[in-house]
Amino acid sequence: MFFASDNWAGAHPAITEHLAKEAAGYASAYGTSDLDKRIEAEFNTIFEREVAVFFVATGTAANSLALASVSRAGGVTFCHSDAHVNADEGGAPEYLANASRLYPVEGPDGKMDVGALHTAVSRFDVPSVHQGRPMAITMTQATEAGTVYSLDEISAISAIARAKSLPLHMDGARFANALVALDTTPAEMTWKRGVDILSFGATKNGCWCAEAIVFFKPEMAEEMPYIRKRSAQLFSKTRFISAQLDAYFKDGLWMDMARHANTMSDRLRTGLEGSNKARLAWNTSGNEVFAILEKQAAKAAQDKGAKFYDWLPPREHPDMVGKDETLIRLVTSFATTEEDVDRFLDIL
Ligand SMILES: Cc1ncc(COP(=O)(O)O)c(C=O)c1O
Ligand SMILES: C[C@H](O)[C@H](N)C(=O)O
Repeated sequence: MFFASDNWAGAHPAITEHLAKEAAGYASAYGTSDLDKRIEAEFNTIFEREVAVFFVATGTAANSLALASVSRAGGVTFCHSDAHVNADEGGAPEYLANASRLYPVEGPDGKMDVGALHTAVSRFDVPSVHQGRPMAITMTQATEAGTVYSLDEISAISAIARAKSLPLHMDGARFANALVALDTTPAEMTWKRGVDILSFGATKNGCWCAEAIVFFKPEMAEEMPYIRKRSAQLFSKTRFISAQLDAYFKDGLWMDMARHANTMSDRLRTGLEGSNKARLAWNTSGNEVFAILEKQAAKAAQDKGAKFYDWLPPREHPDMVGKDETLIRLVTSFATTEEDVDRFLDIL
């Protein structure tokens, strides 16, 4: 019953087997092998347009270097207050994006309120060296709250980015889970809705260490080779990322894994709704579930081996958890089984 994070899940056997196979023999290094080039080209097919792709080690690196590629002196990036870049990356985005700053924007269910975002960006309409200047907007899809922006919500955010001449970045650490939740395509959920740069996450969805920065306008990526090298994110043996992604995309494995993870979360959501010792804290649609349990029930689950994180209530609902209750996050993955879910629910 491992629900702490999809980061706890290992790598899918098909990915480890392919990695082992591609590890044999020699291949040119630093992203120049045939396999590297084939997988980069695969991204053009997946996104239905020519893109520029840069493999990096972590989601934090993907986010930070994506913002570094559009950084400017006095730059300010607008994000949700609970965005990973703001809450969980230890200052990496600010540090790697040349001391640019993050400007938190509030909104329910982990999603920036469009009106609040417009108000925030508009505060910078009058140039001021003192307060700095806008440089980007970043959104997380699926969000840190387990929700997803609808296609129209993405369009509404990109409309602000366009109106303010700002690039729009998407943190896609759980990109595949969001695609499944919306039942849409990679192109429809990104560039067709005005997204300029994507952190394409695969690590949490069955890979060992495979993240990519995807530029939908390749001309925006001119600085990225130098930014990546300067940040020590250019793998000498890049084929070890390419090999993972090769297996990841083969026969749609990536979508199958995300679909399974989301289905296991659906099973959790249904079971929690039927429990008299727990309730859903808010509705989610990806592979993350947030539940409020009686403290005794949470302890009983942990005593029987369940692993999950306690979670802070959202700013807009600070009092949603009763004194004898606890809010927890449950994350499912490709490795989660129906038995894992049912054993957890049986405890409640
Ligand atoms: C939404 C989101 N973005 C980015 C990251 C960063 O990934 P990493 O921990 O690999 O740096 C995470 C981590 O799980 C995440 O949940
Ligand atoms: C929250 C933590 O940093 C990690 N992104 C996770 O989702 O488990």
